[in-house]
Parts: sequence; structure tokens; C-alpha cells
Amino acid sequence: MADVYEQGELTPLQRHVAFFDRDKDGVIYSSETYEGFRAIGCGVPLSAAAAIFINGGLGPKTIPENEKTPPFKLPIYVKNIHKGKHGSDSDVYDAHGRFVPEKFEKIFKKHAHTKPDALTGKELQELLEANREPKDFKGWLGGFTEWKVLYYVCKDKDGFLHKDTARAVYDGSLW
Ligand code: HEM
Repeated sequence: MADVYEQGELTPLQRHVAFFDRDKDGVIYSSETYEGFRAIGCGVPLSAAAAIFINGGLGPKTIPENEKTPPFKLPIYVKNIHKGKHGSDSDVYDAHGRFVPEKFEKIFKKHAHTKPDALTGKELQELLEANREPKDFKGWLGGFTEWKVLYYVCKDKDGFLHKDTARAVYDGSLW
């Protein structure tokens, strides 16, 4: 068991990713991201793409100084996951990976037009567009992927993404 799990409470963002640290050694290798996506029911192509893009994109930002790691395994360090934050997000996680309730409520106040506690696919698109910072193409892609995958995996049969589900993603209890 890695230090990060033994040194007090995890931040909500650390809890968000801990499920994917399959062996709880504090490092999420691309093979573990792949396994985690498969475990929540995603198919082979999406799981493989997630493993390459999430670990390839996020991993380098999280590697501690002087740490020697096999780069081809694309490690993500759970203790530094807050460094993986990108622009054009909802700011529900702050710079330390803590949960900011007001920002979370704002998502639904501003964009949940059809039902107060859920988002349709169109409303989700509106959220993504509202979050976009100019020319932040990496951030756009990050936000797009996170929210679209969530919608794809968790929407109900009528196409609604429920507030409780989104809340559970942020606190890491959904999986
Ligand atoms: C099916 C799997 C996953 C889904 C559906 C998902 C979804 C989300 C959502 C909706 C957000 C909030 C974005 C915002 O506030 O605008 C988020 C944030 C984040 N996720 Fe995930 N995520 C998944 C897996 C992962 C994995 C495997 C990692 C890395 C190991 C990861 C790292 C992050 C990070 C670093 C953030 C913070 C981004 C920011 O606030 O700028 N996620 N994710």
C-alpha cells in the first residue's frame, strides 16, 4: 500500500482516480486505466484510447522530481493528481483537488433547463461551451472527453445525466 493512502484523508480528486489504481501502489499505469475502464463496462476501443490519452496527457505532469519511472508505462502519480488539472474545466475541483460546492451547484443552476437535477446531452454541450477558455485546445479536449464519457456511461434511458451521479464522480464514490 502506497504512502498516499496512508497519510490521512485523500482529496476528492485523489478519490476520483483511486479506483483506477488497481494495485493501490499510488501509481496508475496505462494498463490500470485500461483495466479500470473495462471494469466499469467500457469497450476495448474506448478503454484503450483512454489508457493512451489520459496517461499520456496527464501522467508527465504528475511525476515527482527525480523520480525514475519506465516512461513507456505512462505512470500517473495519485499524490500529484491535482497537477493534472487543465483549463476550460468547471472549477469544481480547486487547485489542490478539493471539492467546491458552489461551483458544482452553478453547473445545474445555469445549465439544467429541462429538469433542475439533471442535464440533457444538449445542456451538457452548453456547459462545455460555457467552460471554454479562448484557444485552450488541450483544455477543451480534456473537458469534452471527461463529460462526454461520463454522459455516455451514466445517462439514464431518457438521456438525462443526474446531479447525484455527477456529484458521485466528483467525490469518487461512483466507482
Ligand atoms: C470513466 C472514467 C472517468 C470519467 C467519466 C471522468 C470524468 C470526469 C469529470 C466529469 C470531471 C470534471 C471536469 C470538470 O470539472 O469540468 C473529471 C475531472 C478530472 N478527472 Fe476524471 N474521469 C474519469 C477517469 C479519470 C482518470 C482515469 C483520471 C486519471 C487517472 C482522471 C483524472 C481527472 C482529473 C485530473 C480531473 C480534474 C480536471 C480539472 O478539474 O481540470 N479521470 N473527470
